Amino acid sequence: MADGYYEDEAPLQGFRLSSFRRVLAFGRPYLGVFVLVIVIALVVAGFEIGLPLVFAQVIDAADTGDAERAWLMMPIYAFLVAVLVAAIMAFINLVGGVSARVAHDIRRDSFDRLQDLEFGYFDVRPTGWLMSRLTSDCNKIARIMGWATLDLAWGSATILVVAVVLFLNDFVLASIVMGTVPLLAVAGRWFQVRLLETARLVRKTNSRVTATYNESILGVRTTKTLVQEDNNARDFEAVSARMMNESMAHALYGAAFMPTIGVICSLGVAGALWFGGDHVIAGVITIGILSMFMHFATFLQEPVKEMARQLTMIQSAQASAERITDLLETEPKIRDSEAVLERIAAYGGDEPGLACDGLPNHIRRVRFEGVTFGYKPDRPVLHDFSLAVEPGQTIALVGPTGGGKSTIVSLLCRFYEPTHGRILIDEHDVQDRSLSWYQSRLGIVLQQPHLFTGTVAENIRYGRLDASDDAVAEAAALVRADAFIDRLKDGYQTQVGSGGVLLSTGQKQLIALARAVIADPEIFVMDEATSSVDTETERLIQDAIERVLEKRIAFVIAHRLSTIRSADRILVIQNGRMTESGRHEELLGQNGHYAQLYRDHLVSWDEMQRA
Ligand SMILES: Nc1ncnc2c1ncn2[C@@H]1O[C@H](COP(=O)(O)OP(=O)(O)OP(=O)(O)O)[C@@H](O)[C@H]1O
Repeated sequence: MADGYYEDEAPLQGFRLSSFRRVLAFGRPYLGVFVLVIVIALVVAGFEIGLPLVFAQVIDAADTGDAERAWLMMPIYAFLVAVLVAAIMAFINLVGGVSARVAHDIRRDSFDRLQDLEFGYFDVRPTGWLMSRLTSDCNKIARIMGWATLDLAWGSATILVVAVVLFLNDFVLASIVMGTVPLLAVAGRWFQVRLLETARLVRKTNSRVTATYNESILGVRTTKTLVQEDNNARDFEAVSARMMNESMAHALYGAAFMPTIGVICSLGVAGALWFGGDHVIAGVITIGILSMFMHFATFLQEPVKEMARQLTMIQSAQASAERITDLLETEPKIRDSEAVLERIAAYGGDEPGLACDGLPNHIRRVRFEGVTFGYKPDRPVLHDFSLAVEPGQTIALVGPTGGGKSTIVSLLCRFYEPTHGRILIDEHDVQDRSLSWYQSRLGIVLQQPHLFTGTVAENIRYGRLDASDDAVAEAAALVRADAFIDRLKDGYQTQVGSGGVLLSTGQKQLIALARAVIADPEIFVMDEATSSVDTETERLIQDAIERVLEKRIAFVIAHRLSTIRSADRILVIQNGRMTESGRHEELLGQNGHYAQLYRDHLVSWDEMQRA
């Protein structure tokens, strides 16, 4: 099994500038910094080339016994080095800063977009895939924007100025030395592509090795009881051997890269020496100039290698750029319509009794009107569902697994929108109301509630950010969570751990209940919210919930008889259809699916809990 982070590293594709159009826009606010980076890169290139020229002067001065000229070169050399040091420090600082800012901007926009997207978007994209967008893709693009700008500017300026200096001094020697540049470029590119591809393979297989370790450690009991050690060892041997081969291939390319570059450079040095000696003897050039040619013959590998590396990195980042563009350009399917936005803008007031969209700030009735829905529009999982509910009514949804209960509450919460039919809030289509207003009127407690890293109090307050400590304690007391919270080491200040791992499922459910209650919602949705607390606690919660629900609309997906029995209406949902509807006694009288469910499952479940 892979962790999903490296799985989608696409093979290198042909370069398309259009892939970068959207992400390049993130560099626009920092255009001034990029221009400065380019200027500094040119200065560095110029001054780096100045150094061998100074050496040439010193060698020639020594050759002709011109001590004054030799000494004169010292302050020039010191000046060049000082400027180079300052420029290198400046560009590292500038490029690091601009990369961090661009990464921040891309991350922020991607995160904002993720928050706006509807559930359907997340249904088809694994968490690992989305995490990669927010982390590695953002960083990759930002790093490349900074360093590629610098290295490409520096590299091309260096090669150009070296070429000019060499050709001005000796055409033949310059042709020999510069002739190695295309060879260096081809070799540099060839190796960089192979190194990148083999490094990716190693990372990908490494993630498999890690996952295999992880599985074998977590599943050690199951493995031993099923006597699967030999099979596991064989599987691990195969994946580990694969990683060994890929690592060796990577090491081989790495080992061959520098010697190959070295051989090409020495061709330039040898050519310069071969013809340069003659030219010195003939007085065409001095020894100092010959030494400069030899220096450049080896130095040129640096800009060529860097440029080849950056071009490969740009190419490898193309898929990241496309994925970020895809995320940023995905328009949320569920959001306020133009008409709602216009109404919100036109109203702009805060009269009591009116919501931000200028319509009533309360919910007196929810009505499903012939709602049909499919996660894929051509495959409906809910058919022609109609229902009207008023405050004070609790609807219990029961039925076989996969029947469509969660789908109904997801539609009620506007996590998805009906394929056909409407959901009405006081005679207004829910799609004509402000999405954020509507969802702020909902209190939702899921079977596996998610808690955020932080304290118990912070998690309860998440339901209403301005709630006082007293209000937090009140909400906890209402759902009977106060007893266990008081027993925790730091009470309300106890850390719950990532996702609430430091608490039991029942305790998480109680906190999630308090979090929902504190928001004072008008519609309450519970998906088997009390399935993991003990019977005594559940009875206490049940009392509390009944009080909480008194004046609210409630939808409960509950498997417990006690929860279902007290509902005002029980709906049996089978194969996406409401097949029975009524109070507990009425449904028992019908002797249909509910009566059977009651006999086969609900009674025994409750008895089991009481035992
Ligand atoms: N996110 C989704 N994407 C695609 N299909 C889904 C999705 N969620 C549910 N389904 C399908 O929709 C149908 C109804 O599922 P739903 O979760 O509403 O049933 P349920 O009655 O709540 O089941 P359970 O009691 O097991 O929770 C099932 O066939 C299920 O496979």
